[in-house]
Amino acid sequence: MTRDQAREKVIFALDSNEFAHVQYWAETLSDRVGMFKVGKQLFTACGPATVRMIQKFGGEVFLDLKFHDIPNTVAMASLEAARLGVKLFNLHALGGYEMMARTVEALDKEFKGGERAKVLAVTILTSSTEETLRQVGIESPVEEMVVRLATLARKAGIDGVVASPREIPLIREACGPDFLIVTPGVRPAFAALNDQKRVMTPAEAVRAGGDYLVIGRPIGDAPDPAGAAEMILDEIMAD
Ligand SMILES: O=c1ccn([C@@H]2O[C@H](COP(=O)(O)O)[C@@H](O)[C@H]2O)c(=O)[nH]1
Repeated sequence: MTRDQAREKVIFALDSNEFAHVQYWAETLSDRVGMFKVGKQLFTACGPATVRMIQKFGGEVFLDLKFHDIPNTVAMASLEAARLGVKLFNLHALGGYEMMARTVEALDKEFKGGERAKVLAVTILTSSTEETLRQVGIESPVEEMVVRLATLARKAGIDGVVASPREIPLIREACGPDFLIVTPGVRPAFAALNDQKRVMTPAEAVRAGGDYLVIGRPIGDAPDPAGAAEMILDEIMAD
């Protein structure tokens, strides 16, 4: 794999509440990662201006707000996300079929078959374990739930899922080669696990067939974020 191909796969999670900090990351990392993820912390603190700032640097954005609400509310919020010109955004598959199908219908009506943001369904968070599921009354194993939610999302017309890299083979088998799989829960050997539970290394996640890897703290918390990003690219290329 070339360096550019490896770079395209990496999405850096801009998890901060400071616009200036994020601007610095966007400048120093834009030739080392393929996309920037704007999540709940940054969007709540600094708003859509962050998306525009990244776009001004020529960067592409994954808006990770994980919508989960009644179908109409999620469909309308999704339209606003897509109107920001982001490349990816997401909702929770646990919101159910109607919520996902209404969202896809609203997007298709607005963009009339033209290019639009891809919408991803979050399956089971990478910080969750079987115990987490039991606490909320779900007795099925994590892998079974992930495949069930991915299949439901695909049936509703969703473009892909967010899942742990560990579940990539099962999702591919159930949903086919064109269904996007975006994987947080990626930890290079040099980084701490933090609150992530279902993890793989960057090279393993790429080898398993992930389309994009979301990586935050292993880069952002490193003493030299640009150097950490380079080490991740080297690992992916060497595999
Ligand atoms: O299942 C999920 C869904 C989303 N995330 C998000 O990805 C990043 C991961 O950051 P790290 O610092 O690399 O752990 C973070 O913004 C999460 O909100 C996830 O981790 N798992």
